[in-house]
Amino acid sequence: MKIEGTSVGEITVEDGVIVAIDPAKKGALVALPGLVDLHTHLREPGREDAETVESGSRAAALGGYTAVCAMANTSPVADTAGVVEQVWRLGREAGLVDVQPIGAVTVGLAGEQLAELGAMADSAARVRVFSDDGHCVSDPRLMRRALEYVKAFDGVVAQHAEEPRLTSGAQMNEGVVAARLGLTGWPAVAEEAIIARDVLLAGHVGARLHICHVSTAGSVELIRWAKSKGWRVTAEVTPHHLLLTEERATHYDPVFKVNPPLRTQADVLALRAGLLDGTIDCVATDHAPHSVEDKECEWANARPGMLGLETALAIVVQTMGPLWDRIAEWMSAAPARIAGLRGQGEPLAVGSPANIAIFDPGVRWTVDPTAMASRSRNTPYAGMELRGRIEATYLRGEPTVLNGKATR
Ligand SMILES: NC(=O)N[C@@H](CC(=O)O)C(=O)O
Repeated sequence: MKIEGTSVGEITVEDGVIVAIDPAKKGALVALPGLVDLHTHLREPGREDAETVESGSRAAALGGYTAVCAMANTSPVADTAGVVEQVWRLGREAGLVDVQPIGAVTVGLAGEQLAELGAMADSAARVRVFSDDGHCVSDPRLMRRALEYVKAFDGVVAQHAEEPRLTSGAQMNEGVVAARLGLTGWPAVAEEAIIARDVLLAGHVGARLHICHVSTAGSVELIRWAKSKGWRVTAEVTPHHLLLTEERATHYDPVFKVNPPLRTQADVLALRAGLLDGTIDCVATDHAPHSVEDKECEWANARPGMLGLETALAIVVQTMGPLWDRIAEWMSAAPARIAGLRGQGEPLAVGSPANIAIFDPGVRWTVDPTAMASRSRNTPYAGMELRGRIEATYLRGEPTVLNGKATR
């Protein structure tokens, strides 16, 4: 099979592997290694009304992804070998992207007792990333034990950094906008206090720590400092935190309610700078589908979270510019490395698995929530015109998206 008209040239694929690239035949379509999402909520098992492994996989493929890491806050929680294997199997059956389950750090995400980390690591799902995302592992002793435990198999603890005692009842970023709207604030210090503590713990233990959805300028500074010490710390930023600010809450539209909350323009600029200088390693979507009942209600009762998979690349290009080599690092190579995924995140080169995203940078399209592959509708970009769209996605040479449409 040949993929024509791309920025690297004509790509020849045989048996799922790139066997030739002819740079004499270049075109206008941008070819990127298949994207890898380190932070996806697929909602299955438990909330199949909001998303399933299959619908989320299709949304991912349409966004140019060939692998996603599925967060553990399902029902039941992915805190045993049985549940992570179930999610892994569902991903294989859907066959649209590689679905790599993330295991919970604590039993039931309750923050009281370590889950069976070793059993999940040894299972067929081969779990390497552990996270209580949605909840912070707030007990420092438990966090230390988790870091010590995962070190044995080069795993990583992905922390949702939120000191719960500082965010009780929080609805949006703490600041002048929250004061004006009369909503309880979620202060930057609640994120930064946990990051400060956990980079120190990771340094002390010598284990790998990953910080989920970094959202404040202060967090970027702390991570920069931790990296300067040589500690094994990585971090992600979401597309929405690279673009949107707390001002979006002004009309009380709960589609903009998210955890951590949208922050200030100064934070947005610091996050972009942190990504550019390598302090933040990667972009992860935090794709968080929610049903209409859970989302289209008054602000205080709405669940936090927004869709991300189908719009991520266009938003990153819009906010960071067409830095294709950097984007391949932020959205494919780095997340694959952090998650320890095999056969993903490799450069487009002869001998690499043919995991390829083809992006047409010229197409203009308007985001229509009803036209998305996700079972949910909570995109913050509804009605917005975006530039650039995935034209095709290949998973080990098999097209999962062609002409901008899912093949299955
Ligand atoms: N990021 C979100 O706003 N929501 C996440 C979990 C969470 O981090 O609260 C979800 O699972 O919906």
